[in-house]
Amino acid sequence: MFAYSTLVIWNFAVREYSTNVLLVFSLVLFLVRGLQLLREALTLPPGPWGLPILGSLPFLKGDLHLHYRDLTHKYGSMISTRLGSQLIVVLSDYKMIRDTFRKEDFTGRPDTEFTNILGGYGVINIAGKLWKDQRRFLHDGLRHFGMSYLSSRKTQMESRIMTEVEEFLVVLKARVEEPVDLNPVFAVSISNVICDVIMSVRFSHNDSRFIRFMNLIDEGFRLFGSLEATLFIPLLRYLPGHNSTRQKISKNRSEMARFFQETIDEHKETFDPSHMRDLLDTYLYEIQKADEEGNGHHLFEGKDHDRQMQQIMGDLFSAGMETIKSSLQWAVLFMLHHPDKMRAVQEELDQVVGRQRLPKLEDMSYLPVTESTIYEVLRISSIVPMGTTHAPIRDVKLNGFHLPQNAQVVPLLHAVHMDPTLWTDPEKFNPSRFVNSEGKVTKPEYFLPFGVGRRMCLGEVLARMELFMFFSSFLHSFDISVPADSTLPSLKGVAGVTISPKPFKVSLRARAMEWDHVDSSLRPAGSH
Ligand code: HEM
Repeated sequence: MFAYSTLVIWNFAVREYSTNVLLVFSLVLFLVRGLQLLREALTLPPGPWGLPILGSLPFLKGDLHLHYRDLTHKYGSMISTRLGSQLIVVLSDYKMIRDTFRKEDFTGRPDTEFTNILGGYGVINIAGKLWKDQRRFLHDGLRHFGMSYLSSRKTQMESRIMTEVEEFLVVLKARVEEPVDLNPVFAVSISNVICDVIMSVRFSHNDSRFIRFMNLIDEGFRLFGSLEATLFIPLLRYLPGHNSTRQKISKNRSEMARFFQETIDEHKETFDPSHMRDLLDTYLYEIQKADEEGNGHHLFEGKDHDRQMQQIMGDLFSAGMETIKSSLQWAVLFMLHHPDKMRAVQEELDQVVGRQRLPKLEDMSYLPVTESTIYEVLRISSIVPMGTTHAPIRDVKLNGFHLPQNAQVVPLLHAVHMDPTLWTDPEKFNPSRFVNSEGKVTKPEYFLPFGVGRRMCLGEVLARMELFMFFSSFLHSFDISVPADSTLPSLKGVAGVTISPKPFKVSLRARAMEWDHVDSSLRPAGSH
């Protein structure tokens, strides 16, 4: 009995003790978290408190860039918010964005599930010495193949783009009778420009290899998109469906890698160091040189050479295709909404270029209406509304706030382009805002479609060349209108990595060129 009651008392005491320990432990945890939050509130930029673990995730509705914009309206031009475990800092003031991203400290990329899958290869999602070396190497390589307005090699790039513009116009000429979805036609033409520069590959329209390639890219974006939640709540990695998504991603990536590797192998077989065909050749040259000097294993910070080339091909393709295609689609959409602006561009082209040829790069400086229309499309559509996410490479102070290493720092370019204190009536499509009183095109320092600072767009010059050549030749060759049985398509975009217009079709009417009456053998080069 005594033993029993001792046991009961003992059990009771133990249970009481355990409950107390649990209570004390929870209290300590609560206090620590409370102190953490307090410390954050004092040292981080202002922003919503959010819920434990989930942060502001449950309050997200609609497009993320609009959610961030609303927060900056409420809390100021530098805000912080938590999405799950990730600390996000959003900058919406252009001077702050510029001054921050000029600093070496902000050249990092956040360490996430996504960057883990990419394994530290490529250029876009890496940081440190490899990023710096690769960025410089690609910058020089792209200039070598004509991505520069100042170099005499500019004509090389111009003729690569022109080949695609001409093919694009031929395809469209055959489609004037029916409403056309320009998206797939742009996709092939724009892909061909970047694929030609990277690896001398061109696809024909309706090419099954291209369709498979694009499906892989689209599927890749979709699969990575479905991992998004785990970027914010890493515990979700342990849910049952997660592994199968990762397996699909890895299968998809292997097929892409095989496609790129076949091209790399073909290049290796036909490589001639005295005749550089494309960026891939410049990589092979670099590898050959490093091997001869006995430095091969140090190249790319010791990473696998073929995998690095594969990821560079993937990075440049994904950065240089969707962006230009979406911008051109926006340009077409704004012309449908503003036919008077379309006619203004066409009249300028008729006067300056004439009706006997297509526009050339050297015409651009004499075409302020055309150039400013392209800039206005880039401003108002802000197709990369949040730039790319940067991360401090160490704990840093910014504007008096403390930002820990690996915080996600977002440049909210959309907010800069829609700021009514910088632009009069920012919601209005008004190309003339880029033209000064002398009729010259001017770009204010707060016009940032390509970002700013050390990680700003690597392909800006190529992008501007392509946008000008496709847009001007397209409007020089066709009048566009809304198909008879359709309504004006919406200006509300679909936000993903970029913002693109919802699918729409246009009617095309060929504009007569003077060579239409001339024997085809006598037509000037670059005409149809
Ligand atoms: C209309 C077309 C384009 C737009 C609006 C655009 C915009 C941007 C923006 C906003 C960034 C991020 C800047 C930052 O966060 O600081 C970026 C990065 C980048 N862009 Fe573009 N881009 C375009 C076309 C291209 C093209 C054609 C290429 C191909 C060569 C390209 C290659 C890149 C690369 C490699 C980066 C990452 C740079 C780095 O991480 O250091 N882009 N682009």
